[in-house]
Amino acid sequence: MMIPFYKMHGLGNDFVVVDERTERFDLTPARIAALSDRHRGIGCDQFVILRPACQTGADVFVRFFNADGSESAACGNASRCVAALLRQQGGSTAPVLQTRAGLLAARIDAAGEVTVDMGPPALGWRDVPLARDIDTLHLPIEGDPAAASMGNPHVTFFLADVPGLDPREDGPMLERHPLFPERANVGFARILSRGALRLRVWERGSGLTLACGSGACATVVNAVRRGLVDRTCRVDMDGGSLSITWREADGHVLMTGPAVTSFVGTVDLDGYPS
Ligand SMILES: N[C@@H](CCC[C@H](N)C(=O)O)C(=O)O
Repeated sequence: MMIPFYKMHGLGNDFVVVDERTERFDLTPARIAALSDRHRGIGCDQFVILRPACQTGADVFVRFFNADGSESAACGNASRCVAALLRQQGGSTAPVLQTRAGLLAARIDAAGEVTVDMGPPALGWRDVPLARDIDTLHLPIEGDPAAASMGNPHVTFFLADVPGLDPREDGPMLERHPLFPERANVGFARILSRGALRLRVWERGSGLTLACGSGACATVVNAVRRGLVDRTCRVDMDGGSLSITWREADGHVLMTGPAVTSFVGTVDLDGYPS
């Protein structure tokens, strides 16, 4: 069966987007993993499925899957891409996305930059989640990282505390550290100034990516909690920069950056295991 897809990216964090709003396809986790494979499939960091919204006020229901086929409730860069896609299809400049992490309001400006209200971070140990009752600002792991949830679990290492850490080398083990029962996205951050930081993220289920939107949000939240940066902070990643604001008034985190369609295509699902 041939199905259409969009190939999109936010700062090089790339997605296959399949629209199931009018027709359902047989997209099992195994098939999603095979399609996400960069050598034998289309290739992407995350696989995104659009479904009809079932919550009042939402324009679309969005599901996010990692390249290994596991599902995540949140993906910041893909949320910007879906908002931009809806706009390209004739939708409004202020779409609302229903996700497993809640409703996300987006706004697209005249230049095509997309801001998504990622909601408030969750900072309790059960929210991340952690395996036991621990202060999320100081985890008992070498390097003294902090944890936060943006709908998905993030842990942040500040490299000034632990200069030798390397995303590719240490990311896989830290993603699966026993403190994280649902695994974790692992951020490696270097503070540049009160208004800027450098970040690389080893993503749960996808490995090292060029950018991670929810990771940028979680890192700014953790850096603000540690008193290291201001509430509005630029986050420089390998694929480019996002502007993040942790709004004081309501505690919501706003993420602003680009969203790009690379190409559209079709793929024969029968060539992939179900
Ligand atoms: N690339 C993402 C995050 C995708 C999900 C993550 N790997 C997880 O499993 O939680 C982003 O831009 O936020």
